[in-house]
Amino acid sequence: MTPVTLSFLQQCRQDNTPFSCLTAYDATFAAQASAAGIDVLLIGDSLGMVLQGHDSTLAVTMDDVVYHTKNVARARPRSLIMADLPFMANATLESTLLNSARLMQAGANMVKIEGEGWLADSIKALVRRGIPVCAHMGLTPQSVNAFGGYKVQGRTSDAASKLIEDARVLETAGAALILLECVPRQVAADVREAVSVPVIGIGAGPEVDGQILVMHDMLGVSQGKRPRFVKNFLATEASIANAFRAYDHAVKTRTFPAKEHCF
Ligand SMILES: Nc1nc(=O)c2c([nH]1)NC[C@@H]1CN(c3ccc(C(=O)N[C@@H](CCC(=O)O)C(=O)O)cc3)CN21
Ligand SMILES: CC(C)C(=O)C(=O)O
Ligand SMILES: [Mg+2]
Repeated sequence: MTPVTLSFLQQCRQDNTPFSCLTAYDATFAAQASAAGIDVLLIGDSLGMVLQGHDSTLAVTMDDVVYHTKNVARARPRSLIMADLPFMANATLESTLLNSARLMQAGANMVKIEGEGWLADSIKALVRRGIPVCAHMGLTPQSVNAFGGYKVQGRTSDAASKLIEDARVLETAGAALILLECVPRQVAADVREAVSVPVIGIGAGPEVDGQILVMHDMLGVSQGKRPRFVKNFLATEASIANAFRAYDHAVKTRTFPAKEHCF
């Protein structure tokens, strides 16, 4: 049971063998997902929606993410543990550093931050202090009010070029991973081509290195409108453990995402 490391994910990219990621918020599901082969567990601020019942992620606090990160870490999963910096936890460089430290002390192996090119200074400061960073780009849900809804990003050629340029900037700043949410599959493929770090996608098509979904979505238990990129893996399986294995297998054989899940 060798633990998943960033160098393993880098090797996946080099070998062109996709890896699987899933959100996790507690010890029980984290243990199940890890045993099913899921490589990365994200304590996502999506917990504000699927656990707390909010209609956005903005109400989630540092205490919330710390609490759930501790619960996931107690499962001692084989998976790499990544935790989201919630809304405004990166209001200043100092708060970015101190809040990221709290996530690492709660048991995370790395942090994820939403943003664009302007994240470079924060990423540099974190990486200098030994905290690996995933840069979450494209549809960044903490900016839902600025976007005017959960809309596909990078649709115009200007927006696509900016995304590619900013991904390069954040890689140079030291980002270990890039996560792209809700972008046209060709834009995701172009971003992946432009950088050398592994790229994780959600609603970003199959031409990336890793896939991620919110656990409740892939078990078909989320409330409300289901985004296009979601697939219910429990619908055809007899147990949650089997649904996790089916998702892991589908990602690793590139049978998920299919055309109908892409923009
Ligand atoms: N349960 C859950 N699943 C998620 O994937 C998720 C969360 N919560 N909370 C945080 C964000 C919000 N996310 C969302 C929510 C809705 C869409 C959505 O409905 N998108 C439209 C795109 C419309 C367009 O511009 O074409 C879609 O049809 O999928 C996308 C991402 C992703 N994240
Ligand atoms: C959807 C993923 C990428 C996320 O950021 C979350 O679950 O909060
Ligand atoms: Mg998030």
